[in-house]
Amino acid sequence: MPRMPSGDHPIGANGHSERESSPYVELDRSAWASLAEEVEDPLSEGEVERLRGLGDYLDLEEVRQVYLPLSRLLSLRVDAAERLHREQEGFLHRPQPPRTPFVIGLAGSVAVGKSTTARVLQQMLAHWPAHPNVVLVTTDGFLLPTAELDRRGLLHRKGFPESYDRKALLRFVIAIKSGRDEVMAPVYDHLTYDIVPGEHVVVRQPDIVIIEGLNVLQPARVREDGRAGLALSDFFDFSVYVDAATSDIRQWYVERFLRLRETAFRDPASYFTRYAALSREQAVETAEQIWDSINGPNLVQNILPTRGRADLVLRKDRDHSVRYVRLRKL
Ligand SMILES: Nc1ncnc2c1ncn2[C@@H]1O[C@H](COP(=O)(O)OP(=O)(O)O)[C@@H](O)[C@H]1O
Ligand SMILES: CC(C)(COP(=O)(O)O)[C@@H](O)C(=O)NCCC(=O)O
Repeated sequence: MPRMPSGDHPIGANGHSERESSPYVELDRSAWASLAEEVEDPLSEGEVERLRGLGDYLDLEEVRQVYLPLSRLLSLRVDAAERLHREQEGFLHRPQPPRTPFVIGLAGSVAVGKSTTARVLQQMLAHWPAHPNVVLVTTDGFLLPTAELDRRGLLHRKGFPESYDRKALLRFVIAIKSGRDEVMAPVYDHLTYDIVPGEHVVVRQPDIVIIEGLNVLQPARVREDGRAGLALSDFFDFSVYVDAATSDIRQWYVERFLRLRETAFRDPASYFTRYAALSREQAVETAEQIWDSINGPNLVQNILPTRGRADLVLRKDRDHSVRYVRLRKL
């Protein structure tokens, strides 16, 4: 019996599903994973092991079967962009300035696994010789400082589009895609739950920039005069949306909160240090309350509606394994 991954169209014998009326092609897990056999793993065994050290639990088979083909696909797109750039510059009779960095937007809910995915991709992409300098930037650096959120009555809307300095974020991406040698981004500290005053990360001549955040696929804002401005994604060369059932993401959020209660919240400098003293039951209740009042509504109202704008959707199952990959047709 063919499986129906997204409702209405069967996956064929080769694991591909494609309807003429849809701009996407879907590959089920086995079809996607079989691509890994054709790709040489750029990471040594030790490096793959070390990927585990980057985050919490990471299934190394999953890294090989899912993230290796994804990094290869991205690498193909980077190479193709380089070729297109050369041809276009030749056509324009221009002096062939270097190509601007390839920018990948990585979107999805709080706790869906964006950071984990971004770090794995960064490591893998950096190993393909054509583009060794892969920089990862998270959009939390562009959140408004806590005092400003307070002033605007947005303390309980952290992560919503309006809680960011959207102009600064757009300027940052434009600077990257203008080919500037050095671009700076502000820094957010999860411990103090605030922007670090005066601190910046400096992005220097990257080959690839991964911009990871909840709202990176938000459409352009419509201004008062009725005209739409530019969207961040207008400057993306490729975008990925990490997707899962909302009930699973909520569960992952609660589990991560419980782990943080055992670790980071114990630090007296932590904004959430008061949560360290909660019983397990109280901690679950607190996490669920934060999810149900902030992160859940943000997912439904703002983030999920941007899924269709992504070039590629990674759909995860309850155990974090990727069930299918949906790719926009070229
Ligand atoms: N591929 C994966 N395998 C196992 N656990 C994962 C995977 N991706 C994410 N997680 C877990 O899910 C939780 C949320 O992931 P994280 O990357 O921190 O999410 P986000 O950056 O989207 O908030 C973390 O506890 C993380 O360990
Ligand atoms: C910092 C975040 C807004 C995510 O930022 P991003 O890097 O995706 O822009 C989010 O992780 C967060 O802290 N949300 C506030 C609600 C909460 O504490 O869960």
